[in-house]
Amino acid sequence: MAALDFTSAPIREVFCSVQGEGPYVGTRQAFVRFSGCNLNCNYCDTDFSNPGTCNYEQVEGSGSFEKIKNPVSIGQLESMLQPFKKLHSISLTGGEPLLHADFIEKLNLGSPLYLESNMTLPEQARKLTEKVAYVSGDFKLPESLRGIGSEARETHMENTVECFRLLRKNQSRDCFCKIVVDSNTELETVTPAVEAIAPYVSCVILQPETPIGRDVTNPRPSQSIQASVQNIMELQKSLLEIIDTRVIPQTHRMWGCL
Ligand SMILES: C[S@@+](CC[C@H](N)C(=O)[O-])C[C@H]1O[C@@H](n2cnc3c(N)ncnc32)[C@H](O)[C@@H]1O
Ligand SMILES: Nc1nc2[nH]cc(C(=O)O)c2c(=O)[nH]1
Ligand code: SF4
Ligand SMILES: [Mg+2]
Repeated sequence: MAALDFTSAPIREVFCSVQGEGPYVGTRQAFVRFSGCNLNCNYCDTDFSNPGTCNYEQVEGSGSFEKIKNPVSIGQLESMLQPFKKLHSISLTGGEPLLHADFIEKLNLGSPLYLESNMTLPEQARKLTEKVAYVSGDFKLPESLRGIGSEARETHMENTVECFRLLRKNQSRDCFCKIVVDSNTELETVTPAVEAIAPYVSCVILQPETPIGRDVTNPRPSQSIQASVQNIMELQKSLLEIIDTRVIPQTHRMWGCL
């Protein structure tokens, strides 16, 4: 068995695109999507499996992918990101990038790192407190998590708050929180979650759930679980009493970029 020296990691895909979510929407980024996740969200739109190779789109927007054998080494990843210029930052996403914190800790990529995380692994988050310049942290509401028992809910909430505390905004880092909202999202669950993380973040983004399968070629999925405009507006109105709260849908799903 290979030694766990964390100089390589399973990566699902590497591409250059435009950030489609949250307050940095529109900025140019390279995306590194790690394989594997510790959660199973009922709305997840992403294939984070490891098919043995990493899909690498060397020419942005081309839709043409080279297959790179997994795991990918630090040196290989650095070369793969070379063609991409004038980047705002490098998005580390997944799956769950914190599962690969030891690998990320060793990266030297020359652009600021933008962590896209489910914020449930505090021991892993602790390893990156000096490493990441942007933290886009989800607060996963327990009702969105498949297979979570009632006893695990409290630990889940505690772990999430601890991740936000560890990776909080400071002079050299922005940290914000995204909450995916569907028709079952209730103010009673969201309010205590937002109150707990408010000291650590610059703003909260309510991200309406995009039905899985909705894209430019399939704009009307049969089953919609989207929250109504009225419900989202009520949620925002109430959360604005606590913190700057914005409603931003996923924009990349509208125009079809990766
Ligand atoms: C695929 S996840 C990967 C990073 C990390 N595992 C997480 O969940 O934050 C990236 C972002 O997509 C969001 N997302 C996934 N499926 C979605 C959907 N159907 N509608 C809206 N946002 C979604 C997640 O909530 C998260 O903010
Ligand atoms: N364009 C674009 N923006 C994104 N923001 C977060 C993403 C993710 O999957 O983590 C994502 C993504 O997959 N594509
Ligand atoms: S944590 Fe992120 S990648 Fe994992 S299942 Fe949830 S949305 Fe998908
Ligand atoms: Mg995505």
